[in-house]
Amino acid sequence: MSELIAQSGGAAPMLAIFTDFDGTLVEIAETPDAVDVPADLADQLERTARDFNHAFAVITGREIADIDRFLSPLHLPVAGAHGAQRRRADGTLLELDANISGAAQAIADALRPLLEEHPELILEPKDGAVALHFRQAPELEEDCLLAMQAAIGTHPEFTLVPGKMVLEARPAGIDKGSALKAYMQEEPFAGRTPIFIGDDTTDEDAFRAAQDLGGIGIKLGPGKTIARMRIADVASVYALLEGLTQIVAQPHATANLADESPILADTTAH
Ligand SMILES: O=P(O)(O)OC[C@H]1O[C@H](O[C@H]2O[C@H](CO)[C@@H](O)[C@H](O)[C@H]2O)[C@H](O)[C@@H](O)[C@@H]1O
Repeated sequence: MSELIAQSGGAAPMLAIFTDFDGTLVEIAETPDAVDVPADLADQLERTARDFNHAFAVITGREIADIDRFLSPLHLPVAGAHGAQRRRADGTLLELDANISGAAQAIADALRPLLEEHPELILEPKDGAVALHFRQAPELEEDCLLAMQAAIGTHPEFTLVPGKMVLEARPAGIDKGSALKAYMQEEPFAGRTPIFIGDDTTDEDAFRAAQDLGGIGIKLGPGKTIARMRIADVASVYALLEGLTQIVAQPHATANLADESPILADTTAH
C-alpha cells in the first residue's frame, strides 16, 4: 500500500475496490445458505462505497440475487456466477447469452442423478454457472469430479473450476479477472487503481487483472498465490476497508498507517 502511495506522489491514491464474498466478506459456513452475515456489514460496505465515489464492487461465484439478499437493502455493483452475470455501477444488468443459460441448466440437470444417489451433496444451479458442493461428504470428491467432467463434456463452452469443497462449471473465457477489467472500463471505476481482495483459487484471475492494471491483489489466508499482498482473515478485511477509507480522508495519517499496519503482509515474505 505504501508503494501505491509513493506512486501517487505521497497523496492518497484514487482506488477502485473489488472484493470476493464467501471467505472474504463472510466466513465460510457448512452450506451456502448458512453464512452468517454480520448485521452491520451492509452499512460498512455502503460507507466504503461512498468514500470511494462508489468505485466498489463485489466479484463473486454467487448469483447477484444472493449478494443482494445477504446485503439487503444495499444494491452494489456485482459480478455474479464468476463474471457470467454483471450489474454495472449505474444499476444496469448485462444480459446473459441464452445459450450460456441453457447450457448451465443442462449441466445442472445432468448432475441431478448423482444428487438423488447422494442427498448429502448440494447442487447450486445458477444462471450461467453450476456449483456442486461436497463439504458434507468429502469422500465423494472424486465422484463429483467424474460427474462434473461428464456433465461439462458435451458443453465445451464451459470449463471446470475447483473451489473450497466445491466444483464449479463456468463459461470458458469468463472469469473474475474479465469482470474486474470490464468494470475498470466504466464509471466510476475508470482511471482508478484497482485493489482486489479474495481467498480462493478462482480469485487468482482477479488478482492478476488488478495487478496488470497497476493495482494490487490481496490474498486472504495461506496458499500459493499470484497476489502481491496477503491478509490474515475476514476480520482483517473489515479493518482494512475501514483503513482504506481513512486513506482517502486523511492522506498523511494514512501513509503512516499503511507503513506500520500489521494488517497486510507482502506475499514474497511467506
Ligand atoms: O467467489 P465467492 O464469493 O468466494 O463464492 C465462491 C462460492 O462460494 C459459495 O460456496 C462456498 O461458500 C459456502 C458458504 O460458506 C461453503 O459452504 C462452500 O463449501 C464454499 O465452496 C457459494 O455457494 C458458491 O456459489 C460460490 O461460487
